[in-house]
Amino acid sequence: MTDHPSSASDARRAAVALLDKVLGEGLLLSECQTQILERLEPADRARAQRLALQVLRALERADRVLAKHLRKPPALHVRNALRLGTVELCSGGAAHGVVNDIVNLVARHRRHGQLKGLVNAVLRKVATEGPGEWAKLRVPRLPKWLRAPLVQAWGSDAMLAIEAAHYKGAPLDLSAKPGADLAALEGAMTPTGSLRLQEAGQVSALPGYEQGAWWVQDAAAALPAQLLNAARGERVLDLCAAPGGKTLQMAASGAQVTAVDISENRLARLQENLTRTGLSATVVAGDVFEQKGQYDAVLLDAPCSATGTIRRHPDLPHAKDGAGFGGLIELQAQMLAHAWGLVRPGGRLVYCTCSLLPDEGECQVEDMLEMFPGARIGDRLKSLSGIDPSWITEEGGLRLRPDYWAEIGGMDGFYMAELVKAEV
Ligand SMILES: C[S@@+](CC[C@H](N)C(=O)[O-])C[C@H]1O[C@@H](n2cnc3c(N)ncnc32)[C@H](O)[C@@H]1O
Repeated sequence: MTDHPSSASDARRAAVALLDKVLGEGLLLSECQTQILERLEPADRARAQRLALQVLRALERADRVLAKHLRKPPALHVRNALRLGTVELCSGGAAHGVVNDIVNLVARHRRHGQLKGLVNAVLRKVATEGPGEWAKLRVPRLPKWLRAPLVQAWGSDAMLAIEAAHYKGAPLDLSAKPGADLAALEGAMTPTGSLRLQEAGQVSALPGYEQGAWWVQDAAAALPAQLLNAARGERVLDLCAAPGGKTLQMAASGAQVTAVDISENRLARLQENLTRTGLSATVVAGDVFEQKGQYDAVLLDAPCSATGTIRRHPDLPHAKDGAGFGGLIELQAQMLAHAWGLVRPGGRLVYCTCSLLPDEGECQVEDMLEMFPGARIGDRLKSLSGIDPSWITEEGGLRLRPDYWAEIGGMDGFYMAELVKAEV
């Protein structure tokens, strides 16, 4: 691809700024990208994001290649510029353009400008030796703080397969309105009924976007609403609903959905999604713990570590260190207990999290079944199509991992369970 030179440089500069925030300040891309990318043209914005994601996925490999050419690691900003250059050069980037741009980027830096000679020398070596070494390097591993509990939960072989899935990234999955014509989209149906596009490009330019025929939702994330199976006319409470993928699914099935979330910003996206798709739900800005009443069905998609989404969010393991996870686990247990009180006798609740940690999934449901004798696991899971029986857990939930469906592009890590309340 040929670019206007300044446009490629702007994207690279922004990508390094994003890396500085994630790797230096522990921010997630979602917490810093609006500010850094706002002045870029849409195409450069997309390119900067793509580059930052590519570097974060390949960070360990880039550092291994660079270690051979550096006596000691330079300041973080320079290291991030070198990492970007290395990843681009080792994935087929044209040496001249990449090296020039990265050298200029460092040269213009107030404090690190004097390191431009070093950057030039290192990247020229990487340009000749790096691409050959790259493919021989191991698939990047998760940092220890996250790897250790995941190895304990799923074993070493599964861990390697999960890391391979993280490194590959994710295809684009769509959930469609019933009866929507998807023929113009070049995709294939997953076994569970999502439409999967391997090379999607700009989402808003895809056929059917304007008409609201579909919405973006990972195939795994589409399963909790399938498990709840809301029927036309049922009163359904969607707790922690924004940006609303599951709300849309349940509204599309004709249920009367009340969608609750504490974040006004995220609810604005939910409202946009409802408007674009022409679906309706009652939208409530509020806290789970303030909700009252009795519903036929409740879906609780609790806030969690989001460790199941690393394929699409490779910033997470680098920005976080697990410090807040204990508080999240406590919050999930409290939310689950409150949500259970909102289910009418004979009604049902689906609990789910996009986490790979059993403490946020299997363990929550085991504790819940012990604490509430009127709760039992429902039967619906057995009739969902495309589910491998080995994904069903001891307590009766569904465990999904990024290494499942490896041959068609994986899926997000997720946990979900259907709990049915006894009639009184
Ligand atoms: C996993 S996300 C939900 C994703 C959503 N269900 C979907 O399918 O698009 C978790 C959500 O919980 C919300 N949240 C966190 N604490 C909350 C609380 N105390 N009350 C209500 N919502 C809360 C967050 O704002 C966030 O949108």
